[in-house]
Amino acid sequence: MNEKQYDVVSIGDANIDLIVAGSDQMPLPGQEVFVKNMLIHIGGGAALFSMALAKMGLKVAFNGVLGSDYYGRFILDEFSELNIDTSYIRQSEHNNTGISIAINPEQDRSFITYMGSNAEVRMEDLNENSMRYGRHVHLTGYQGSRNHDAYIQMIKKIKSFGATISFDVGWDDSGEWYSGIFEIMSEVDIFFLNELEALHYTGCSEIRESINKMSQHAEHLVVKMGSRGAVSVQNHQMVYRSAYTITAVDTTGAGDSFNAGYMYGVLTGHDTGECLQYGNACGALSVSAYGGNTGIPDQAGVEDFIAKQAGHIADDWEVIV
Ligand SMILES: OC[C@H]1O[C@H](O)[C@H](O)[C@@H]1O
Repeated sequence: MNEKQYDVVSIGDANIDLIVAGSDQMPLPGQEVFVKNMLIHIGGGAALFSMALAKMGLKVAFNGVLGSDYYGRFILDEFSELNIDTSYIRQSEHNNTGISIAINPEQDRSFITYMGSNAEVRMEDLNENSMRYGRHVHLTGYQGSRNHDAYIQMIKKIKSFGATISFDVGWDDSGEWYSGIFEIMSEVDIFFLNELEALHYTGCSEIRESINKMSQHAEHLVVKMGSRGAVSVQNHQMVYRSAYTITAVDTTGAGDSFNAGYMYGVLTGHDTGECLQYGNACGALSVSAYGGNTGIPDQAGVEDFIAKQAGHIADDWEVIV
């Protein structure tokens, strides 16, 4: 067997997103509100990351836990359609497949989430073979002090297998904003987070100050700023690219799609500015349609989008920030 048979192994959450379109109010007790539409799509940061990279032609394996139910089978089928290797996915005997209800997706969506089988994704229990056979591993699902040690152990193990690691820290629903994150930053190859997460973790009120603080620890840091673009800092060299202008239909999964685009650039040997463009393109395409992955085309489609937008991006964030 070829030792490195996957370009990317993605570890973490896969669930169903119930997208509630045209919902501008929540019902009070005893009331009913009517909405424009409700749509079911695959969601979860690690799942959306995997699907975007698979569409762009990379060989992807997913490692996570699904329920032994209809939604679990639906996700397995959709992954297989995209040639994502599902053989490392465990089926839970205890929990149903997770579901997130995305409300107000046209703006900065809110989620009501049942974690379901995603709660069983524990670094200690993962099948290590996926990581052994991956050129690159993407990690999600960090929960601060609750699983920090397990992540550090897993990061060391993945490195010993000779794979590079990217890490998206995600929102901390506990409000802990654990300082151990700086250790993670210094251990992984590429560290992703969004602007608000950066401000929380660093305790800064201004994003440049926050980036400077994190750059003391991270070798390769990427900060996503939504419609204001993204910044990458590698060995203290900062590169900025503005976002592409697009009508936002559903913002669910924009950050995960950005990660996929950026990693596509890294893994196919592009420079930092181009990686940011791939990231911003996948983020923009993701928000252009309902569902976190629906708007992402194949690699040629992403290239075409970038080519058509040439001349409409800025590389100087003084203009923006
Ligand atoms: O990161 C985006 C994902 O977070 C939420 O958990 C939803 O499932 C959504 O797909």
